[in-house]
Amino acid sequence: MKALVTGISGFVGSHMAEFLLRQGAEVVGTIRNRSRMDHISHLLKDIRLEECELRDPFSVESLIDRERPDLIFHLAAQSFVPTSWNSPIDTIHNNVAGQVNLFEAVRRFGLKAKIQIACSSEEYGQVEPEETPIKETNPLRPLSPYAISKVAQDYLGYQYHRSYGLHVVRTITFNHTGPRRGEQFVTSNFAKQIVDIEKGRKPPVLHVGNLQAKRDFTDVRDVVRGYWLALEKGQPGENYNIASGTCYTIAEMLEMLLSFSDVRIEVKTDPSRLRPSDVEILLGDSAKFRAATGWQPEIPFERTLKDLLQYWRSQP
Ligand SMILES: Nc1nc2c(ncn2[C@@H]2O[C@H](COP(=O)(O)OP(=O)(O)O[C@H]3O[C@H](CO)[C@@H](O)[C@H](O)[C@@H]3O)[C@@H](O)[C@H]2O)c(=O)[nH]1
Repeated sequence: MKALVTGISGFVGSHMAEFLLRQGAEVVGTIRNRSRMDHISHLLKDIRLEECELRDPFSVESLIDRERPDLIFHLAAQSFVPTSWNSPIDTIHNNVAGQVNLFEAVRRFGLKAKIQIACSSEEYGQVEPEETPIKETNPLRPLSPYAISKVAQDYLGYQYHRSYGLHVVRTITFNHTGPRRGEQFVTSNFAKQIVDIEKGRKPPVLHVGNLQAKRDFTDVRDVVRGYWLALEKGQPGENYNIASGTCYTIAEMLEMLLSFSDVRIEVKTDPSRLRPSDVEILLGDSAKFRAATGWQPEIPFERTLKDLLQYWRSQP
């Protein structure tokens, strides 16, 4: 069983690779020449890396022709919401063109590969409290260029399945975190600031943005198991929420992180961290996915946050 992971050097990609190796899969991953390798350096003897620019159809076609994978986990993306306001065209082009190139290559070579695509709960966007927990049938009211790019990826998955019979499973993942989470994302950003304060690298002031937003967090290690199950048991063309079913305000998440540290810290709002529009609440209903695959999250949020703090404490 050969599995191709796009974006293998990223946060989720590295955990996906570890999970696939434990399943005994042959793992091939795409990187770009500017990809950081620190998340996968411990895996290099067990995986194969292929340089591929997903925006370039020639690059993708030759990769797919050469590798002919059985499973594709399409995780490569511009995944940080604020970046999408600074460079909306780049985010949309990167995320949408990359996926179209992948689908077209699979289609043209007549591959029977099963493809998981990483859609996002950001697609739901403006959600009213009475519309939670969010089901796959909720309306999509995207609030950022990033969310738009994910809506397009999501519906392209549907369309390529209907038009050409591609085996695409659309996973709509709510927030996820854990060791190696990029430091711009909120859980990791706060954890790193706490560790920097613990180590005396920064004054005891923690900078924050909107603490009122509510998010539904799942551990990345539970998420990648979900992606595997999505291809094992999910129906092609279908979309599935992957979520814990519990949400916290960002303030509550911060309190939890602070409770795992001994240092005294002042919390200060940094206006540059506020967004032009922020999704107020994401609380997911993953009953459809659980019924189809038997998936359920196993790692409690407290442990995820402790492991994340530990990750930053172990960094040089
Ligand atoms: N990044 C960041 N966010 C902050 C901060 N302070 C408060 N927040 C709030 O924390 C929430 C989470 O922000 P992020 O961690 O940046 O994640 P996201 O925008 O919810 O997007 C993540 O989840 C999506 C799924 O819902 C993913 O699709 C996306 O790629 C990303 O992982 C947002 O409401 C944001 O305004 C801060 O200092 N930094």
